[in-house]
Amino acid sequence: MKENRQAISVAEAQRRLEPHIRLQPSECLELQYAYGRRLAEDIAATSSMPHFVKSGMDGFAVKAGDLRGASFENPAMLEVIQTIPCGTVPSLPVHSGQASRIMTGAPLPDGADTVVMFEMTEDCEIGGKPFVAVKKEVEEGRNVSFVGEEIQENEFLFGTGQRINAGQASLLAAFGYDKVRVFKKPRVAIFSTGSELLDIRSPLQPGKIRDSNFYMLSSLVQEAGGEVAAFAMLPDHKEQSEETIYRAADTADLILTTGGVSVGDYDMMAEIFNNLKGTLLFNKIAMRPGSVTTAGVIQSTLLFGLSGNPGACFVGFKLFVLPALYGMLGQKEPYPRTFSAYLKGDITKGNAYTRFVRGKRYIREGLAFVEPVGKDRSGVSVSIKDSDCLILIPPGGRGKRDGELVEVIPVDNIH
Ligand SMILES: Nc1nc2c(c(=O)[nH]1)N[C@H]1C(S)=C(S)[C@@H](COP(=O)(O)OP(=O)(O)OC[C@H]3O[C@@H](n4cnc5c(N)ncnc54)[C@H](O)[C@@H]3O)O[C@H]1N2
Ligand code: MOO
Ligand SMILES: [Mg+2]
Repeated sequence: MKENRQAISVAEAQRRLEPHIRLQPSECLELQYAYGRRLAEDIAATSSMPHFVKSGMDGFAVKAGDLRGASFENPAMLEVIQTIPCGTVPSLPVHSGQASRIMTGAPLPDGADTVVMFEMTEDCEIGGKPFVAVKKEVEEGRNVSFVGEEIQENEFLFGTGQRINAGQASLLAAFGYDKVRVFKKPRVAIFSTGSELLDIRSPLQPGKIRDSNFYMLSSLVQEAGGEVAAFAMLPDHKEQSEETIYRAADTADLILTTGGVSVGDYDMMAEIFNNLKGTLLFNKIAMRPGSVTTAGVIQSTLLFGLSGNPGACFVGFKLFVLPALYGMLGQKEPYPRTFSAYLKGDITKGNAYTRFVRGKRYIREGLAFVEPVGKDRSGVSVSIKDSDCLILIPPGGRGKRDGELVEVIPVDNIH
């Protein structure tokens, strides 16, 4: 009987999912096409960075000792023996009383230990030879980058599961990783269920709505690093839908359905889960919205039955599907992390279940605040686009009041 479902906590539901989250197979990609993907290998530095002693400024490579006592009135006079452009190797060592013009990023010549910026010097000539007047003392090592200052050769850089963002791409390139091994995108099959659903191209008809959850879920899947491998709208017809869903398990890495998981007469997903040829993990969670979020496993493929109500579908995805996808992509701690913020306004509606209220976060005078975006009902779609976080309201009690600290989960729809 679907009415007798056992509600479990969010944490317990996540715990039950864990053993069924399997790592994706991997593939090799050119770094250029690997943005946003997750590494399927550990990466170490193939050399020290920098791998030669280099200048950090355009100026003169000198021995700091030669500048001792230098001042505006009494500058140190050094003979300029060479110019060192970037990408070359200096031909002469710098001896005491000498300097070399050097460009930012060029290798420091032997004997030099310091670079004086051009702005602190004046070019001159003594006996027909080029000299430089340095008008200030500079401490040894100034404007010089030493070998391994950033990273030592063989140092660990990134572990499996690390997302390749701009900073990672830069280092991978610097260390010559032209190709990287990344996890294959999870192939996700999405089925929208309900006889009220119209194709996006259809004009509205009485009693019917366009299927918007598919496009929401497809966006969320892609945002999470997956790809949509199959899609169908399924009418509330159990046998036919069951067959389509089971067939998807042959090819998809993850299956999502939306709608039909509650207790309505035509909620056929609930029926399918009740008689699942596989393992039912949970079918009721002590949370709002999304209390009817259901999950199971068929042929070792995770199957999520998300609510049809858009707000509940969204929360179910963020709390359970997203961590599953992240886990499949090797992320070590895939579950959403919370931060604390001061609540702006009251959320007084109590509930026996944990509530996840759509909110918008902002910083004021260095403090984090969060404000409900309003229109928070499970069936309301219009406020999802306005929210960038979920405000967690613990069960029981009297809700939370203006100025109280609340826990917040970022969901980043906007930024
Ligand atoms: N007697 C009870 N009724 C309901 C309960 C309950 O506990 N007892 N729970 C309510 C809650 S809370 C939720 S959430 C919904 C869950 O409903 P289902 O998951 O079974 O979804 P449906 O009945 O199929 O549809 C609900 C709602 O969402 C619209 N919908 C469905 N699919 C889509 C789609 N792809 N795109 C846009 N909108 C969609 C659908 O038309 C309905 O309006 O149950 C409550 N009822
Ligand atoms: O299960 Mo409903 O999604 O609580 O709003
Ligand atoms: Mg229903």
